[in-house]
Amino acid sequence: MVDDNTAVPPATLLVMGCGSVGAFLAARLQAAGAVVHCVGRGRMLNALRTHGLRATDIEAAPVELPVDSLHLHERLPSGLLPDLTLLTVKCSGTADAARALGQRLPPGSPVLSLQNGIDQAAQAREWAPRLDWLTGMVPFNVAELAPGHLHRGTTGRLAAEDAPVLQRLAPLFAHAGLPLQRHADMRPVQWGKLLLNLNNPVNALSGLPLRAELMNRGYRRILAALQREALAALAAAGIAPARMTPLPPQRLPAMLEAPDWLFRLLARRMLRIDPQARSSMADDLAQGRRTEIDELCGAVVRLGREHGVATPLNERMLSLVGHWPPPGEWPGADALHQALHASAP
Ligand SMILES: NC(=O)C1=CN([C@@H]2O[C@H](COP(=O)(O)OP(=O)(O)OC[C@H]3O[C@@H](n4cnc5c(N)ncnc54)[C@H](OP(=O)(O)O)[C@@H]3O)[C@@H](O)[C@H]2O)C=CC1
Ligand SMILES: CC(C)(CO)C(=O)C(=O)O
Repeated sequence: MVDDNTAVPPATLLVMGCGSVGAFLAARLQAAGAVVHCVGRGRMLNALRTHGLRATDIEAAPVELPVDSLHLHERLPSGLLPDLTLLTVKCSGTADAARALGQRLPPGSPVLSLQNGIDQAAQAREWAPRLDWLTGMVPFNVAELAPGHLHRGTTGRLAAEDAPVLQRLAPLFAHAGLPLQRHADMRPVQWGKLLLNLNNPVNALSGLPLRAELMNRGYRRILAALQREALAALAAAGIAPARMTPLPPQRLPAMLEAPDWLFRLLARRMLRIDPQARSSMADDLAQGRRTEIDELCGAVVRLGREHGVATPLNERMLSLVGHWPPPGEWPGADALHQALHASAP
């Protein structure tokens, strides 16, 4: 792991997929001195064109960028030569975005995938093999609080695989309040993050903000059970997931199962969550978009199958998301527990 904090280099960046994460990062990086081009679409692009870009933070000063300071595009413009592209589309958009980047960027251009899941950079490489695909990870939550207003509601440091371009740009990210932890091998980091992301479907099906959901022992027990299956599959595969919280990954399920008073004590740092923050999957369900359940629970199921470990609850979660009562009718943690166990294959 390497950190930098020296002079900020001049840089042109491209954000491919200007949604919650993309717009938040764009705001902070532009405020730190980079020229940032954003490719987006639909609602978010209209919001930015109308209101400008506002990024607020659980721990840093807000950034306000007026409309005329933004470089917004509906399509990837030709002739752009970014020092680095950030891929921040949902996993369902990886193929289209990678194809577009492959058509417009010069061979060898570095693209950092900041998506959840395990293999988005590898998938993107299949569509655009001549680009230099890098794996990254966003540990914190970003929510859209109002049109054009993105808010980071939890803490944590960006991580990425070590590469010369990221060494050069590390001071920019540090200056933007987004220090980059660089790793020789991102796989343990991605699996460490995925263990936490198993909460995404639980959160989405709870209908609650993250903090309220995590303060409910019933939901925590469900998350713990999903994590136990993933940890068994990881152990069988010989993968040691990286530590993303003060506790080692193997001890997370027991902590989650603790009574509320003890959990509150043990998870003090984990619970530094803005009361409004929700998982990115809750946003997907709310907006009727395809979720990333296959990239999360599906990845656990596939790993389990490869190594002979049963993962029935993750498998059941794959089909429950999408077949759960609509928002406003969520039946609570006990019903979710029963639904997961009743017909676990
Ligand atoms: N939100 C969060 O707190 C976190 C998210 N992540 C991960 O980061 C990734 C991005 O998440 P998030 O920012 O929430 O996602 P969003 O859906 O908010 O943002 C993605 C944006 O990209 C747009 N888009 C998709 N394809 C294209 C394209 N080809 N050209 C232009 N724009 C495109 C989408 O438009 P449209 O909506 O029309 O499809 C959307 O506005 C996901 O993998 C997520 O799991 C990781 C950590 C935290
Ligand atoms: C930050 C976290 C774990 C929860 O918000 C996330 O990755 C997501 O929402 O997708």
